Amino acid sequence: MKALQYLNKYFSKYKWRILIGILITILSKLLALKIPQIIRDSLNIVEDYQNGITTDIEEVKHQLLINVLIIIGVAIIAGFFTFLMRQTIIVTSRLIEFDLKNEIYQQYQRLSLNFYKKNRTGDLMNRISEDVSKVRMYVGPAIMYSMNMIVLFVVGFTQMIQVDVKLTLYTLIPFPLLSISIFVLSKVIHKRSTIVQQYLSKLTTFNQEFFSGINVVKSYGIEASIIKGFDEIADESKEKNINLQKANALFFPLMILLIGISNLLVIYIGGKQYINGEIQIGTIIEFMLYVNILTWPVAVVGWVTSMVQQAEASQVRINEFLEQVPEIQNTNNSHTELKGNVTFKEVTFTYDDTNITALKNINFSVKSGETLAILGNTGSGKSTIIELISRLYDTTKGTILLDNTPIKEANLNDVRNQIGFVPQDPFLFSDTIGNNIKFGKEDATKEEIIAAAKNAVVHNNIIEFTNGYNTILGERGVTLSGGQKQRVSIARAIIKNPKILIFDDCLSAVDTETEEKILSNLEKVSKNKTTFIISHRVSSAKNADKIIVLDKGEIIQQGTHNQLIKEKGYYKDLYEQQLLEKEI
Ligand SMILES: Nc1ncnc2c1ncn2[C@@H]1O[C@H](COP(=O)(O)OP(=O)(O)OP(=O)(O)O)[C@@H](O)[C@H]1O
Repeated sequence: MKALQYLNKYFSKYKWRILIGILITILSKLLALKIPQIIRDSLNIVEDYQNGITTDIEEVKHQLLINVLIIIGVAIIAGFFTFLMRQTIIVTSRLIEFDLKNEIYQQYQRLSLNFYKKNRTGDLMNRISEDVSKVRMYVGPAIMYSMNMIVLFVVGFTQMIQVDVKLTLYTLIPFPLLSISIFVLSKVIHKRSTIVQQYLSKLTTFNQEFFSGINVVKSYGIEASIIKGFDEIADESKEKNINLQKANALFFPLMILLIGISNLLVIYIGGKQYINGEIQIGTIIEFMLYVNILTWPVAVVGWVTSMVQQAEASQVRINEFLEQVPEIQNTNNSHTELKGNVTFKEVTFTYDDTNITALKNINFSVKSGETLAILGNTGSGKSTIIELISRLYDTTKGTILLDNTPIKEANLNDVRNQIGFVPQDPFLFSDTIGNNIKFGKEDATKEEIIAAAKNAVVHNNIIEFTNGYNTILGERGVTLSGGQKQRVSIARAIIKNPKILIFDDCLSAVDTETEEKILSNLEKVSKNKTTFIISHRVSSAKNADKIIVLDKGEIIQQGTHNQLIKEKGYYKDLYEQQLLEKEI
């Protein structure tokens, strides 16, 4: 129960709703328990008449009519209160569910990139949906049913004892048995439904991968083996579901069996007492009604216990994420205005999950308005430099200065807001092309969107679509070609008009002619901006103010294009090789 204490703040937030809900629950159950008494009295009136104790038939009829009207009235009011009880307690549980989901979501937004690398997407989704649903069962139904159970049992038991102690004890004999067996059964059901859930997520993951990789599947013609793989998981999932249903199927028969035993005891013991003249017939019926009213709350004890245990396990998982401290923290709340000077001072960086030292003792400096091109073999550390400039990670050793301020001391949000980043693998949202560009500047006008698209040399492609800028892109922008996606992503960075522009190998999917056009446009738009261009092509780097060449995390060459083509090494080799390819 320790993990669930986390929810106390929500209970305190909604204390009035919960208190009113509890009060209404008590009232509704008090009323519901009046009905067996009125029925008992009515039957006793009839019995007394038959036995000649009362003789006035009109009086009997009158009494019965009054009792029937009271029963109807009480049932209507009890029903109304039950409705209010759900409206307060269950609605409160939905409000807490909403708050908790928001809290988790905000925490997800706060957590650093590393957190997302360490945890699987499915797990993140599960904790905010499945786990929160289980916790809701604790804050809503579990509390409601527990209140129900307590009120019904305390009041019902008191009423029964007052009528007949012996009959009460016999009637209640099967109840502990009922509660324990439902508890055991609930545990089995929980265990089996967890397995079913696991298979369900296996199936979902399998299908998600298959749909995302549909191109590969179709082009390799491996549909049959995919179907076989699906069949195997689906088959196992079916078995687990059948297992679960077997346990589920026992639930109601078990309850009916134990209710039946209680009723039999009432009839048998009550019948004997009736024959001995100890009780009237109305009492037997009254007790049978109590058995029916009390069965559900007693059965629910086991169910609620299992519900609380599941909620506890889910809350432990939720707390694990909620208690994580973001690795990258903002330490400065005052505004940081960037000029665009970037300096790396003896920067070393090791990815802590793989222990790969991606950068070793990196030193360079770029002034505001300058362009730095970064070249190097794959895995040499180019993207890592960019990730450090955006402060997606903090350096392991050394310092990054932004206009002479260590990056860790600058306002994190301001730094990121003043960086326009085009990643290697651009991501487009399932939205219109226009909105995907506008993502870089929410209040951008149509003219600004078009200007950015023109600079990214994608405008002509967009207007060819029937809906132009209003063309909706599918999941991950599948309707666009790789090069078009890259250029929409470039337009998104340009429209932001940031102080620092970063292009991470984002011209790889466009032909050299388009690349030339984009680069010449960029030269215009990036006049007062610091620009980082990562590339494998000399053509992207040649006009840069500075070029650095990385190898295994170290700078092996630096200078301008003219300097580097004269120097023996990686850059000259690459230049000659690409020159040759162009000529061919
Ligand atoms: N998130 C990560 N976690 C662990 N290791 C990583 C991570 N990202 C990159 N690395 C490792 O760090 C090294 C440098 O990677 P980086 O992506 O910076 O290279 P790159 O020069 O940009 O390569 P490419 O040209 O292929 O994009 C590689 O060995 C890579 O495996």
